[in-house]
Amino acid sequence: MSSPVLEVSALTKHYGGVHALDGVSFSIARGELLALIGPNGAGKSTCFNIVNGQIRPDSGRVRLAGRDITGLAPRHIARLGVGRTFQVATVFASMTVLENVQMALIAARGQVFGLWTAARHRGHGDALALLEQTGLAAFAARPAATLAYGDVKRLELAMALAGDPALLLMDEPTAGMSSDERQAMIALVRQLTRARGLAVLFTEHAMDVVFGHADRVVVLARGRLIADGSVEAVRDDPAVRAVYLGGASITLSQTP
Ligand SMILES: Nc1ncnc2c1ncn2[C@@H]1O[C@H](COP(=O)(O)OP(=O)(O)OP(=O)(O)O)[C@@H](O)[C@H]1O
Repeated sequence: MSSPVLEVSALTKHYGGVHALDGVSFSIARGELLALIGPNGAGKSTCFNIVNGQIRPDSGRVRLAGRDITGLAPRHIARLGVGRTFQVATVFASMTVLENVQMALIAARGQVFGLWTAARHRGHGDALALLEQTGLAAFAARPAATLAYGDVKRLELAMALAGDPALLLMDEPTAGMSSDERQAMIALVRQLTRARGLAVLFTEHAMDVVFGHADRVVVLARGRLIADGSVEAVRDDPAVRAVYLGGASITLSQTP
């Protein structure tokens, strides 16, 4: 296994008496798709927000490719190679699909232009390549507003990749999708993870997505890490069943 892209160690964050995170440690390697799961309030968002700099931990460290990035500003962390997609996709509805990716490339490269007309020829080839990789090339000239929901999420992924991140944080990448869309989206993410040598950390409530596609699963409950292992190991872990599922006999199946 190569050296970790992301390493979080002993992360702790309290809000008054609430232990949002309590000594959480895990790491992600290049080319690895890691699911971060847990019941509501387990600490998943807090963990994401600490990694990308929106929240400072009370204690613990975050390292990106060995470099300590704990407490750096989100912009700085983004520049160092941490991308993020959100549960609610954020694209410019009135721009074309291609223009959205061009804008993301321009923003990622820190280029500033007074006029969009000057910018619109920039990054054309790179933007098209990203659309090819995310299966959106045929929609390049369409306004983003006309895309189906699943394609908007692909566009958001293409825009996140414009920053050429080493680590991509994905907040419920398949939220709001049909079962088929979910499978197609996570299969795409998995393929890009491998092809680009990305490290991807994603939160997800859809268990078919997690157990069908993740390389590894980290489980939080009430701020504590209760399991970190393969899909099979986590699915069969009594602590996961007891705490994460509240003891209910739910089938953590690999298929929807
Ligand atoms: N700004 C805050 N102030 C007070 N408490 C907070 C704050 N942010 C989070 N918490 C608490 O910390 C705990 C962890 O919250 P967090 O949002 O990280 O969980 P989560 O696993 O992302 O939950 P969900 O799946 O519902 O999004 C919860 O008990 C939450 O109420």
